[in-house]
Amino acid sequence: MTPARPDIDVRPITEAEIPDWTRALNTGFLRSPEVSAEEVADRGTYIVPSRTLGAFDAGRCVATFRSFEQELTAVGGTPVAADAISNVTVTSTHRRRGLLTRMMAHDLAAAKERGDVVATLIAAEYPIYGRYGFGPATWTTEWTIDVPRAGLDPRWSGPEDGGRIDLVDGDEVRKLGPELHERLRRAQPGAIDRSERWWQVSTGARRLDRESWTEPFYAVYRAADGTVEGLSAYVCDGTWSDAKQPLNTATVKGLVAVTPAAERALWLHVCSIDWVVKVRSGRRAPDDLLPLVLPNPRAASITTQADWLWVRILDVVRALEARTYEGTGALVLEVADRAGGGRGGGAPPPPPPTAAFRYLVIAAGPVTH
Ligand SMILES: CC(=O)SCCNC(=O)CCNC(=O)[C@H](O)C(C)(C)COP(=O)(O)OP(=O)(O)OC[C@H]1O[C@@H](n2cnc3c(N)ncnc32)[C@H](O)[C@@H]1OP(=O)(O)O
Repeated sequence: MTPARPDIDVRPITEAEIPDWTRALNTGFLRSPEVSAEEVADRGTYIVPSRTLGAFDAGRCVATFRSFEQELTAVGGTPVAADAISNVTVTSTHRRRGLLTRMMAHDLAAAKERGDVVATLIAAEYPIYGRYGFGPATWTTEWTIDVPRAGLDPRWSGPEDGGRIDLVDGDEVRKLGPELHERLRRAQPGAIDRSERWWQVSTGARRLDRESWTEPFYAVYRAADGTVEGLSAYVCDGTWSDAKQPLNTATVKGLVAVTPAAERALWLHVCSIDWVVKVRSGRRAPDDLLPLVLPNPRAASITTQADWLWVRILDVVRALEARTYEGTGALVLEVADRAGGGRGGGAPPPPPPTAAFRYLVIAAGPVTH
């Protein structure tokens, strides 16, 4: 490793530095380094300069790091404040000189100061973040369904439970989706909140010229009493065989359901569309209902199984207090945190290299699942 260069400035950026920072970000993610005025204007609408770090070598941005406010649902359904980390890059000319380590230390110290309970991120590569106290907290699975083998009734025409499925447009999704996701994520440990911007980007209402976009089909499930309980988005690829057989793959871009009935109906819907012979599920939780709603679950084979959200506890006491427990009892945990970041209550960090400290956790909560 090249020795760290203290003359490289690591600090929050100013608004005027957004174009240079964006160029460095695109470079680090191996996208065209060209930055359009449109992209700069778009970033200006959501990045918070004080939480957007850059490393500057002779005035040029060579590393990027950004964090934003997030809520993460703990086991039992209590949301905790999270420091969501994103846009982490170090330009290839400046790698392995400790720039990521400096930016991470800066951001985690600020998060702790603010009182965030955890920090979260989605790791580009598995080996990067363990050293900073992160670990994989949720996992993701993607299935590919061989539809002709799924055993589905070719006469199926919709839910048998009195509910109904309607196709809607992006405007309708932006109206119905946020409330639906709120209901889901408040009941789902490991789920995070979604911003208004998230809904705009994922429904194509906000997109950059350089990004390609195919408008998906959107399906909404309503229960018999009219309550919206589920929503899916999928695209189809239009493939036909040379022998004039329809061979479409439907790729599910998202499926949010707050009841098993909605979840089942939306999967059966996408698997029952004429011409579709393969369905890619998109990223689901490993314990998703999907394979079991098929008469032949073996028709759904796992194509991706990987870590997803990584979490770094910043305040052990509040993180443990936020969750509920199966029963009442006492549990003593010994926590060793080289950075001292996991210790709650604003106490000074323990001396390096490792200092263990003990927490007595008294659990007295209702059984929640
Ligand atoms: C949440 C997100 O945004 S995920 C996206 C992460 N970004 C990318 O993957 C883009 C491409 N990669 C990069 O930009 C850079 O290589 C980074 C950001 C991953 C690392 O930045 P660097 O400044 O080189 O890291 P830094 O010098 O601080 O490294 C600290 C330690 O981590 C190790 N490390 C850094 N990156 C990696 C890696 N990809 N794989 C394994 N070890 C790594 C270093 O070897 C070093 O180890 P040491 O302390 O034992 O000597």
